[in-house]
Amino acid sequence: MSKTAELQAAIRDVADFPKPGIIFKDITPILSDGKLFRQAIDLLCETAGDRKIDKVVGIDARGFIFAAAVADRLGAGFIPVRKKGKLPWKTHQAAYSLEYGEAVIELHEDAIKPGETVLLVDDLLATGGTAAAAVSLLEKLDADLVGISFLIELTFLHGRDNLSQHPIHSILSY
Ligand SMILES: O=P(O)(O)OC[C@H]1O[C@H](OP(=O)(O)OP(=O)(O)O)[C@H](O)[C@@H]1O
Ligand SMILES: Nc1ncnc2[nH]cnc12
Repeated sequence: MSKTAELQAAIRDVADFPKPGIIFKDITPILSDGKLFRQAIDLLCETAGDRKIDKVVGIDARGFIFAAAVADRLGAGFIPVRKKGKLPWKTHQAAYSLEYGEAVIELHEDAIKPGETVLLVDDLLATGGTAAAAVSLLEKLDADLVGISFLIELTFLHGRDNLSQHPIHSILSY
């Protein structure tokens, strides 16, 4: 089996979570398997290509798991985009809708210097609402967004259309 097929086989579909009608992609079987977790990080790191990445940005909460590991591997800093009310310093905020709700995310105003190269990493692209909100925060800091990388993309929700001005990579597609 290929690396991606092994990862895909491990993902568990949970019907009607967290709301009726949603089929939730449960990544915990990947996280709990040392070989699969490393494969996922390997493949996400490859999406950076040859670019030197200054900062890897991860989105609260599942995004942190992958983004922090990618940052360590690339020798980059890690920057958290957090749900509202969790970051202690001055922040920029963005409200957004996602597949099963709405929320507000925040980024520290001084998290990234203008022109620093950034790779945005999250576990899953659904409608793209979350990632688009994160991109709007990075634009406020004049970050050089090199790419947006996801472990999973739900292509039938067309989230890419919300992010079309940046290179998008996904490892597994549904
Ligand atoms: O493309 P979208 O429709 O915006 O959905 C994708 C987002 O939804 C999930 O986050 P969630 O808000 O459930 O947070 P969690 O990581 O804390 O579970 C997932 O981790 C993405 O960030
Ligand atoms: N279907 C889904 N499964 C897991 N995480 C998600 N985030 C948004 N939609 C999701």
